[in-house]
Amino acid sequence: MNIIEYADREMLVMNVANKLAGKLKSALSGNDRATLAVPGGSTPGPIFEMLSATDLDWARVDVMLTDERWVGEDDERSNARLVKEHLLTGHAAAARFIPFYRDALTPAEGAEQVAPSLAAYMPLSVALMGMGDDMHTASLFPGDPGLPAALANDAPLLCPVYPESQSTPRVTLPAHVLNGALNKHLVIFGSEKLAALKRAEKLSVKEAPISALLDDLEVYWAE
Ligand SMILES: O=C1O[C@H](COP(=O)(O)O)[C@@H](O)[C@H](O)[C@H]1O
Repeated sequence: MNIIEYADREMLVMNVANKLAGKLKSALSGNDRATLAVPGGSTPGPIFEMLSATDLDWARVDVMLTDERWVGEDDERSNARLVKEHLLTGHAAAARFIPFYRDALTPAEGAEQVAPSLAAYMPLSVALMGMGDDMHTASLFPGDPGLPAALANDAPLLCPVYPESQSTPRVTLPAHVLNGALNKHLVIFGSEKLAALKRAEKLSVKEAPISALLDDLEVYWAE
């Protein structure tokens, strides 16, 4: 992995949004469409807002999440809600969003229904990921009984997980899909996360799921 440190969060947000836009533009220059996978959580909102103001051919961009909490968009925990409010606005309103949540289905049923349709969007052109203090990324959580299945190379393109540490079950892109992205980026804020990321290099994937994704990973950090 390559860690790029920024003087402050504003600088990071501006630079990362520009970088992602550049990667999307070059993906679109050689292909009809490009796929962008983005995280949920508390970190990416400002990057989404900056990116949404970028003038690129968003009508040819497919946007999906790296993972989703199994709740409807009326719930504040919904990652789809975050993306719709902060990314799919301005120029980026023209992008196509691929939702994972299916009302009235369980996460396992929903993942089984959605997974085959995701093949049309592979490989991801650009994957932006976040990471928790516990070294989870997407919804690959340490110690989760569903983790080994989501780490398998033959995992379906969307996996249900039921992390005990979380308030909702979730679905997640598996490690092989994230690793298959043509560009892999991780954004983290704060010293604790930076220390956790460095610790992850020496830990097992079960203890630190982010460690499954470190090859060719561009990491952006600011305090
Ligand atoms: O639950 C989640 O957590 C991670 C990290 O979120 P953050 O709030 O610490 O930025 C996020 O990347 C993932 O997509 C999300 O569902």
